[in-house]
Amino acid sequence: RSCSGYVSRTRYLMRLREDDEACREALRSGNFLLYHKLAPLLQKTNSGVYKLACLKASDLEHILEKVGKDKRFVNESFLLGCTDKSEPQFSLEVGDLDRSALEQECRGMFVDLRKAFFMITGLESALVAKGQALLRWHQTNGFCSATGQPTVRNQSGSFRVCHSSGVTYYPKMAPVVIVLVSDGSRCLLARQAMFPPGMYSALSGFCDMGESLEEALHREVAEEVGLEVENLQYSGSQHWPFPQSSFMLACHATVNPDKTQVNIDTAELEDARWFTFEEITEALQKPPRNPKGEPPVFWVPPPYAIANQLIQEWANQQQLSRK
Ligand SMILES: NC(=O)c1ccc[n+]([C@@H]2O[C@H](COP(=O)([O-])OP(=O)(O)OC[C@H]3O[C@@H](n4cnc5c(N)ncnc54)[C@H](O)[C@@H]3O)[C@@H](O)[C@H]2O)c1
Ligand SMILES: [Mg+2]
Repeated sequence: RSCSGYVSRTRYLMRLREDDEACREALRSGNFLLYHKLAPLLQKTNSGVYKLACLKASDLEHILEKVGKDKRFVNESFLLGCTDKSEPQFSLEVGDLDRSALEQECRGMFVDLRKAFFMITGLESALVAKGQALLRWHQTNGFCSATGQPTVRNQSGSFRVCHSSGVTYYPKMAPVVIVLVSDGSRCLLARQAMFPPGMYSALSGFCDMGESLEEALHREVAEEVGLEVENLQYSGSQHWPFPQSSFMLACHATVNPDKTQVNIDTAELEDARWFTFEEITEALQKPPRNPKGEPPVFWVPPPYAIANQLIQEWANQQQLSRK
């Protein structure tokens, strides 16, 4: 991407976040992601695959008119970002409108986000997750926690303010550490009882108040599997919409190969075990699975999850060291 293009888009978005009038104006040239009770709208393309629906302002107004809704309803959208061509992108919750009428008008369907993730591309999944997260935050932050009075959003939705207490609330994410532990030749994966059958993932946990990334990571591994890790290596981060907005911070870590005996916290984990390079490579080659009705063979989270990135990186590293 060209640097100046990126900077000018960023400055443009900054202005839209801060200037209500500019943001209302931008709605007119915007692209809209629709959600029905937080389920995003997907549309089937000519080639038969699903894509995230991005409606133009004029199309959205037309659709609203068809289902009997005033076009000023568009003002309830929240700003998400902008495309490479500086077209602003918004999310809009249409849960009060008739679902099947909308689906018909839009020639699409509202799909639960977890299912939608299996149907769309990686770039789209980050955008659709952000859109849902922002809607959810606004839906659950309508009142000031100090005074109980209603909070009022700015036009872009980048904050809500209580005029009675003067407190400004900003959308929140909860920091979560996720770590792939290696003993040099195997890696440690675990599953919670609520995971889809057969899926194992890297160890994870919410950061406690006041903790550093490193502290949270050491603590989570000790709590969940009774091991002490060393050689922490940062890999990357990701916003994760389930069950609410988490900010996933992903790392690699190692344990002493003589101290690999796991001692599982059964309240949190159903199982945790060491997997060989061969088991991991095989699992990575399987297509991402839609959990329902699948037989419980070992599989790993799909590419849109940062756990997959950690596992992939570990496998690449192993491959190099085995040459
Ligand atoms: N994207 C990925 O690849 C990936 C992989 C694994 C986990 N995750 C996500 O990481 C998150 C945390 O993982 P975990 O379940 O192992 O966490 P965890 O090990 O901290 O255990 C969850 C428990 O922590 C407590 N908790 C503390 N702070 C909390 C908070 N802010 N919100 C909710 N619960 C809180 C609750 O009692 C909850 O039951 C989950 O939301 C999960 O979806 C994402
Ligand atoms: Mg955990």
